Amino acid sequence: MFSLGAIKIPTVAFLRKQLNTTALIEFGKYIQKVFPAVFSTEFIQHEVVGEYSYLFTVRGSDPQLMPYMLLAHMDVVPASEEGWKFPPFSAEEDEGYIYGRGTLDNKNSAIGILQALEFLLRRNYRPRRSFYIGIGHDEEVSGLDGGKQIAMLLQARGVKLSFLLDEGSGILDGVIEGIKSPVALIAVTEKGSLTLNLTVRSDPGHSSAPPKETSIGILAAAVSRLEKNPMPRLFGYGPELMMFEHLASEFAFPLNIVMKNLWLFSPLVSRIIERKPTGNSMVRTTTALTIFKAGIKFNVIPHLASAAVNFRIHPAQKVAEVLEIVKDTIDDDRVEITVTEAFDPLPISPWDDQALGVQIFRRTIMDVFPHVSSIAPGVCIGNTDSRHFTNLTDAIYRFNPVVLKADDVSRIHGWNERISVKDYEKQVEFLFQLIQNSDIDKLPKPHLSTHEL
Ligand SMILES: CCCCCCCC/C=C\CCCCCCCC(=O)N[C@@H](Cc1ccc(O)cc1)C(=O)O
Ligand SMILES: [Zn+2]
Ligand SMILES: [Zn+2]
Repeated sequence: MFSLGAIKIPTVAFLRKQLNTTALIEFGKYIQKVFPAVFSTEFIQHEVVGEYSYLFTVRGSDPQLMPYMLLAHMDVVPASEEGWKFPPFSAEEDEGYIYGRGTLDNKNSAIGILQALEFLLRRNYRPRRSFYIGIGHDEEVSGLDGGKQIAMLLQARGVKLSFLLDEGSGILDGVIEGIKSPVALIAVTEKGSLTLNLTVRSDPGHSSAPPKETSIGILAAAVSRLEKNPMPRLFGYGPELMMFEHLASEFAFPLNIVMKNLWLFSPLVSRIIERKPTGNSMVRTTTALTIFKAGIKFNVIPHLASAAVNFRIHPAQKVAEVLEIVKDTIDDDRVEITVTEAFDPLPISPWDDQALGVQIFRRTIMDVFPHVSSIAPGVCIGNTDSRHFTNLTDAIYRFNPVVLKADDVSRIHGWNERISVKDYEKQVEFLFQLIQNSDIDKLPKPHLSTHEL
């Protein structure tokens, strides 16, 4: 059963350095209380990193096996009081669902990992393979003080990981148009990000004698040009090609043939999937106008107008290319462009018979979710703390073992975030199995499962 108390603690992250630190401290105390075995077992070391994040080192019995890592976070995005069926920090149960901010993102993983380990410890299980658990406290505001500090600490200790598992994708049921059965998408990369600040300055003055163009008008035209001219379609040039090829047989005729031949049909397919926001995010670098500020009084022409635009960069593109396109599209020297934050798409993790993590996830998914009909590599459309761990391993995977239906995706960061009691129990079962399945030292011989037939 979900530790409902965890949902009731409002560990909200507003901005970097604007965190509810009282709640973060309470969360730390809470996990110590509900997972006594995790905190008292002799072969598990726990450390507080960056003041509020937690790093657990679970020392396995066989030091020859390369360790792995499970990552999650305790902080949540803010939630408005209105718009929810139940208050976001009430952890109310209704018709088999627990409602609350963090039930999907990402207290389900933070608590689920510790719960699975607690169960194993109570059964006197001692893992053979060592592993680390990282529970970040500021993932929602970039992870620089939590996740990144954990990564730097491990790096300073010379740790190398065989694989790392974080949030960022899931088991999609009815989310991809044309696929009826649930499919597990394990993201092998995540999109890059570029945030720009656009500023226009013009002479202030009386609204009764306005100039032909104002700072507001110039800026509005610039951001409108960005919105009206989306970035080029790149569908088929990144790992989404692999994803759709893996999923091809899930589509009914004739779409299955189309998906198997994306070398020919990708222009057509991209025009279809770009119609929905999640599909669009697979096709291109997305453009989101997120902040617009100007003016102080109705009869004063403002001197300054500014806006923020956030681009999520397709795996086949780089920050520099996006910036060039932006400059060409705005094409107006009066608009000052400054970069607030920028990073390229993350490296693509291995997806083959030799990839230990993939084989372990595959086996565990088949054990725990037998109704899942395909397991495919995907792309995480947002960013996660895992991006800070690239110096520790090239095998970074983003997968939350939870079934997401079409309307669940918008609950993440939205209203009425919820998880069913059954789905949470499945998540714990997955983690419970995953830890045990990771104790193999050699990969099983590849074989064709019914999932691939
Ligand atoms: C063809 C259709 C395919 C549709 C695929 C849709 C899958 C949706 C499944 C799951 C939802 C994805 C959730 C992404 C997790 C993103 C986590 C997040 O919100 N991160 C923030 C904050 C952040 C974190 C770390 C950073 O380094 C930077 C920012 C974000 O803004 O990305
Ligand atoms: Zn998250
Ligand atoms: Zn989030």
